[in-house]
Amino acid sequence: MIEARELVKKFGGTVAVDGLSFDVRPGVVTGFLGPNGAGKSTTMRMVLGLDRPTRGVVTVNGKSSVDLPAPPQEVGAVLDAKAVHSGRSAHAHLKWMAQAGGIPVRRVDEVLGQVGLTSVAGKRAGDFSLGMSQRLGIAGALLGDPATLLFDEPVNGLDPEGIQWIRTLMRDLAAQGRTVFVSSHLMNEMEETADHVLVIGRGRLIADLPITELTSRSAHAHVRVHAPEAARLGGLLTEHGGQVRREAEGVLLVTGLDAAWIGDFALAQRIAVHELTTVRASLEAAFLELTAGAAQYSTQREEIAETARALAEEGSR
Ligand SMILES: Nc1ncnc2c1ncn2[C@@H]1O[C@H](COP(=O)(O)OP(=O)(O)OP(=O)(O)O)[C@@H](O)[C@H]1O
Repeated sequence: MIEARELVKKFGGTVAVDGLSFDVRPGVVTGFLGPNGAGKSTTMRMVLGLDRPTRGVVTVNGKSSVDLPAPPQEVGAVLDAKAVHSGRSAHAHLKWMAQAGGIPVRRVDEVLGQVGLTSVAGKRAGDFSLGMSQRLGIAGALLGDPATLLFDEPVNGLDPEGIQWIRTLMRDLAAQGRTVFVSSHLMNEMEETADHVLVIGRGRLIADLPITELTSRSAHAHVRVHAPEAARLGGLLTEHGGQVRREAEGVLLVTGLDAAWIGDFALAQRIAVHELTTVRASLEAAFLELTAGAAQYSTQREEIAETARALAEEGSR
């Protein structure tokens, strides 16, 4: 569990983090989303005790890491995969980390196996590809078997197989009951990975909610209904409060009524339905919509709009 309260970090005149309060809970993957420069890395460094907050507090499992960086048995982190580069072999690098952290050296072989690097354990870490370096960084984070794990932009520059591997690993770690906090500047990436998302812009919290809430509550979420008698069903659904669009011959897109209700209703009316699919909004669409109607966030309207624009632009690249 990570708890941040009114965290502020200034670098000279730059306010990198501006009053952030949030909880990151165990058992789920929490995404930390914001455009480049929003303050994600700085926040993660404060969680780890590598940067001292200008104001505010942050604790990991109830302990403050302000004066003493969190030990590897409590928190593991991959901040920069390339930082691992060294003339040492992967095995020697991890052994050195284990000895420095007071971790039994037998853990080295265990984590090398866990990240799939056993066969290259004797190779120089400096010669590793980005994907292998990323795995080695993760092995280092897992070494102390910590309950809390932080990943800063873990999929940057990885191939699809590497991305899939990291996603599965993060989900597995969360399923084991660990706290998994992962940053990204890509909306779509978070949609595939996170259960819960914190969105920041210019160092301030913009949204803190389950991903499903963001997507399924969006007006873009709809139910796709394939029915031979689409015209008759569409008319009846409209009468019952649905907004109905015709997508193709026999296919309706319905908002405002959920799939279960439509199915029951069609049955009661003795109208055959061949397909009934809930189509969730993309995270990006839902977030842009949240932005557009964000009356409750009126003081932050500018940050929200800017963040949504930046995230949408990054996502479409
Ligand atoms: N050590 C530092 N000295 C001065 N300014 C800094 C320092 N670290 C971060 N900043 C500034 O703080 C702001 C937030 O940066 P941060 O790296 O935390 O953002 P980010 O969301 O992680 O973005 P990115 O994905 O680009 O790393 C930026 O304006 C950055 O230039």
